[in-house]
Amino acid sequence: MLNVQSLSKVYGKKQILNSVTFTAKPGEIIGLVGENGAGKSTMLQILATLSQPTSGSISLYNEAYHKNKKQLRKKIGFVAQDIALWEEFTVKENMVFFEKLSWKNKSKGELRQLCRDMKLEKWDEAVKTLSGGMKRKLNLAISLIHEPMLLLLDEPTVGIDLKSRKEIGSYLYELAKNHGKMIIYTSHDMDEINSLCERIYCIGNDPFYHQVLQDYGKEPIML
Ligand SMILES: Nc1ncnc2c1ncn2[C@@H]1O[C@H](COP(=O)(O)OP(=O)(O)OP(=O)(O)O)[C@@H](O)[C@H]1O
Repeated sequence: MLNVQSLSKVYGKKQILNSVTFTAKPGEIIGLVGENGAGKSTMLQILATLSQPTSGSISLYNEAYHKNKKQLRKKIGFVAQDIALWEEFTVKENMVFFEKLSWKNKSKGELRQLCRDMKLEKWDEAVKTLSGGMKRKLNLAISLIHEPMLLLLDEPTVGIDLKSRKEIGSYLYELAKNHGKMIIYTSHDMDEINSLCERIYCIGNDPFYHQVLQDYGKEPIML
């Protein structure tokens, strides 16, 4: 269970998140939408323990964020908007490198299967030769190596082709439903977010998104 209570973030004089409260349960996929600059990435960075909230509290499975970040990080997977890979290394070398940094031992076969699950078949090819979408798939595969309970995905499918998006969507759905993962997902693609997420939160109290969510038959939850 993820419990976010009265979370606020201020940059200088600018209030980005204003007393945000929500919970997520195992098996849930939550969508985060909002206009550019609304604070979606800021929220995910805080949930990933990479940024400090100005006020408020967060706990994951009853562990408070301010107490033991190191332990908490083992339970969290984060795919940031920016791709972070070793360009000169092959897909395999990247997977092996990040496996060494993770807290789980994985065989090469398991690492390769993770790439296959993300529809990435370029095991022995250098990352610099991959397309943007393929690099995103590799980023996603890396985020899953340590089997996180909470998966935070910041626009993870930008540039990924439609067929792979659907397949990755099904894979994430299965991770949530059959393995009890909590997934928080940001995207500007409403169709994608609508098909994947049972609950959609909108950051920033923008009437446009209120209407969009209603048009999609979703209860507008404004954070
Ligand atoms: N380190 C920082 N210092 C100051 N302001 C920041 C910092 N990081 C983000 N911001 C500001 O916080 C606001 C929210 O940014 P954020 O990246 O969270 O928005 P977003 O909803 O993810 O946008 P997008 O849809 O464009 O990705 C923006 O106004 C941004 O300029």
